[in-house]
Amino acid sequence: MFQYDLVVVGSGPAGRRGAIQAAKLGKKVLVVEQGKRVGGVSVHTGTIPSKTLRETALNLSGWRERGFYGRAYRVKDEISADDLRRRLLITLDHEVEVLEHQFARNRVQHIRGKASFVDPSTLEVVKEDGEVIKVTAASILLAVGTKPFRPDYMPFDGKTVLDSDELLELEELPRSMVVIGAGVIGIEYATIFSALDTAVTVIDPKPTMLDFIDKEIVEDFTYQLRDRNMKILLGTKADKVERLDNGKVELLLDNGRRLVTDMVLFAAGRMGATDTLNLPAAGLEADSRGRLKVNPETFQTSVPNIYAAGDVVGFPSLASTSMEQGRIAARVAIGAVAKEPPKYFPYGIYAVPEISTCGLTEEEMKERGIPYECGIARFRETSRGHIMGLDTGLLKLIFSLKTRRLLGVHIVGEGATELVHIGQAVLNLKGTVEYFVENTFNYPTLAEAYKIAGLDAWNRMGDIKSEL
Ligand SMILES: Cc1cc2nc3c(=O)[nH]c(=O)nc-3n(C[C@H](O)[C@H](O)[C@H](O)COP(=O)(O)OP(=O)(O)OC[C@H]3O[C@@H](n4cnc5c(N)ncnc54)[C@H](O)[C@@H]3O)c2cc1C
Ligand SMILES: NC(=O)c1ccc[n+]([C@@H]2O[C@H](COP(=O)([O-])OP(=O)(O)OC[C@H]3O[C@@H](n4cnc5c(N)ncnc54)[C@H](O)[C@@H]3O)[C@@H](O)[C@H]2O)c1
Repeated sequence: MFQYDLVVVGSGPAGRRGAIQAAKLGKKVLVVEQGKRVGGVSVHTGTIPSKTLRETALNLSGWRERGFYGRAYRVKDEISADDLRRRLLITLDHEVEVLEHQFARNRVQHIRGKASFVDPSTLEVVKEDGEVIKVTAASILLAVGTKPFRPDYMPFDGKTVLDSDELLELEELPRSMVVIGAGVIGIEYATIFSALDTAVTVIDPKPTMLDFIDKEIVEDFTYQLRDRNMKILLGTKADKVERLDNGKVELLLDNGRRLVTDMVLFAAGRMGATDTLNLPAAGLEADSRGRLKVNPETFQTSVPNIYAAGDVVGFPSLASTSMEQGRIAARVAIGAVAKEPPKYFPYGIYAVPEISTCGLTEEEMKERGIPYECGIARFRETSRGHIMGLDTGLLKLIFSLKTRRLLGVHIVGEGATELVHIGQAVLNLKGTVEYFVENTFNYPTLAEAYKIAGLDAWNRMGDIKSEL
């Protein structure tokens, strides 16, 4: 006899959505979470903290006003680590409260403890006080997420050499910082600290960065970073990282360069948090990065009653997509109908400036041999951009020449992560260039850039409407 219809391991975006979905359909659901509070990486060390830090940094530094008042403009002259932390704690408290309320309203039970398999339907949960309980479930959803990749050769000390979790406990803002890894985490934090006047150097062994983003957008972005003196060293790696007696850290690069810095942030990827789950007892195995393989439509693992969703199943590893995966997995697990989400979802990089994108890049259009036209708008061409003092920001739309449909939207600049949803809607609803040409947009807004970019492409495409 099963105690629960569904047991969810992990209370991050995937676990939370999955648990609530099953409970809404009348199922008896338990969430097991090993962390002090519910919410997962997303609430405690990932999405929400980094975005709160970003918002605080931009507000206190006066970043958004510098277009008007010059690069020397500051709202607060001395910004401390404490200034950044204060807002963080308030935001996190609110997030946890909302989540706990959602669980309570929907009768989702949750316990604090570390779960591991006894057999495919039974989990052992070790609670904080050492008590061990066993729970059985008809289905189990693994939403255990990831943890930072911490190789042995990095001399982590939590103060001068740290990972992205430890960064949130900073006692002092560094004057200089080297970020190892030009992935999304590395680039977001590098640009946030640069906005706080830390001298930032980013290094990555790959010769290019953010390869899944349209190249023209990455070029514009990189230009803006270099223009404000950030150093981006691609195609190079640190052969040696050592703490010096004077409290600084020395890095010897494979190209012969030597960097000395106050702090090193190691952000070279993450590992699936599956090492303590005792997977063999369930008949499961993780890959070398701790990730689980699932059916991409049902999120079912190779063991029929066990599902996995969120970062533990790999790309795209976003809070947004994890939520949908968790919801779909829970529906399939309890025998409800589950529809696959649309193929194109937005990707937001909350760097300074923001990048957001949905659909195909220009490089992908070429690879697929689809004849296309691009429309470009610069935010400084919009009246709203003038009012806001923006001298940067770019929106790029890509249309099929044959069907005239919007196939890609790519934005770098203020508000990109919000603006992208207009393009996402047109794209997923199969809209054409005519949508932007014929519709009226609020004025003055940054969204007007869609009109400008649409017209830019349309002028070259001609006004012959497609048969579709
Ligand atoms: C610095 C950073 C910034 C990010 N920014 C963004 C962003 O801006 N936008 C975005 O969409 N995504 C962002 N992400 C990614 C996002 O945080 C993840 O995609 C999301 O948290 C994944 O959700 P999840 O449900 O898979 O797992 P997680 O949020 O990782 O939660 C997993 C939970 O499972 C628990 N757990 C693990 N093992 C066990 C066990 N054995 N027993 C009990 N509990 C267990 C963990 O304690 C954890 O609480 C960011 C990530 C990081 C690190
Ligand atoms: N805004 C967002 O949506 C957001 C923000 C942060 C993180 N995330 C998610 O979190 C996940 C993890 O992000 P990430 O940036 O840690 O990983 P990543 O895999 O995106 O990037 C890691 C980078 O580190 C480099 N690297 C790998 N091994 C290295 C080594 N040994 N030494 C030096 N450099 C090395 C890689 O070349 C790569 O550029 C991503 O999949 C991302 O989707 C999303």
